[in-house]
Amino acid sequence: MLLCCRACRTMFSRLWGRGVRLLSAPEATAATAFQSPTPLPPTWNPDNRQDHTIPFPFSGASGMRAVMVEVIPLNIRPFTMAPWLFSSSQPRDYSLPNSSWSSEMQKLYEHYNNMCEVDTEGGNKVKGAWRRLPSYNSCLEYVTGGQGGSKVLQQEARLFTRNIEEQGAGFEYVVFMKKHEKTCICVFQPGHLLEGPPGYVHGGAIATMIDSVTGTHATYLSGLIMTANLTINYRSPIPLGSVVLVHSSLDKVEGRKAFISCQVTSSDGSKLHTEATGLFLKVDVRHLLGA
Ligand SMILES: CCCCCCCCCCCCCC(=O)SCCNC(=O)CCNC(=O)[C@H](O)C(C)(C)COP(=O)(O)OP(=O)(O)OC[C@H]1O[C@@H](n2cnc3c(N)ncnc32)[C@H](O)[C@@H]1OP(=O)(O)O
Repeated sequence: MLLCCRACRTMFSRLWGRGVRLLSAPEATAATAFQSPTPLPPTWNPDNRQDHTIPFPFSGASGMRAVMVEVIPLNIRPFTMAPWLFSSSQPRDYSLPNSSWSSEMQKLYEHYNNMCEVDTEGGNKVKGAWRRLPSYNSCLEYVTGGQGGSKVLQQEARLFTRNIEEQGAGFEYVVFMKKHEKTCICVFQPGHLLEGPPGYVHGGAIATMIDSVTGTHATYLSGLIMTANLTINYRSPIPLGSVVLVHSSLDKVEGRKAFISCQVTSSDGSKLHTEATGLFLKVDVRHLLGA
């Protein structure tokens, strides 16, 4: 990475002190070859941080004040990559239980969580068919472009579904993904700020959840995606404060396209609330930059 502008320097300053360290001069020499002098940890997650090394030589020869930084690729996927790298404080994982969750929501959470892969004390993983997807209110402070063309880090940007601070008032949800990434399930408890018809959830809020769950699913499948098409049929209203399941399943992948189906049902699966199909297109990051 060439630290050539304010945005780059801001990003690097946020990396500093967060599992990143400067190298000694001999170590830094290795950076000119753009190679990692220290082995990567086998896995990484925000709850179990380990030091990562970023070579940091100054490019003094040219007299430029720019700095070359090699960012070591982490063994994780885009968008789960490390929200804390871009954030000024330890992020909250919104997909963990909080006091606003009803006993039914908690029970369903435990049901799926008990089927997830877990780390044992010996460092081994116990196999489970599911994994819980963490969820942050700022998965990246996106570098934006488009018509506005500001192309700066939008530090104030927040994920739409995670920007209501009052617990239980908005979108309370947790997404689990089944191994092999063909299926996701979301346990969703819509709060009182999502009202549409009296006592029921707004259709736009339902669409938001469908887009979020299927979009997250597509992101895990394909990396950076955009929703190209979402077709929704509302079959029966969803009471505010109830707990519903959002089922997302991959129909097919054709090149850059992922076709995903979705059903929103009551928590016992007996009642169909909403059906949807979505088309997600894998995009290059330059698409978001408006290039
Ligand atoms: C890791 C987990 C963490 C997750 C964190 C995030 C959580 C939250 C997740 C929230 C997620 C929220 C996510 C959001 O909310 S994303 C926000 C809502 N979506 C948008 O704003 C997208 C706006 N549209 C575009 O940017 C472009 O049009 C896209 C990128 C979609 C395509 O432009 P691009 O220039 O790239 O492609 P192309 O035009 O050459 O077309 C290529 C092919 O695709 C076919 N096609 C295109 N459009 C449609 C269509 N509408 N129906 C049917 N087909 C369509 C087309 O015919 C062609 O087919 P073929 O001729 O090749 O066969």
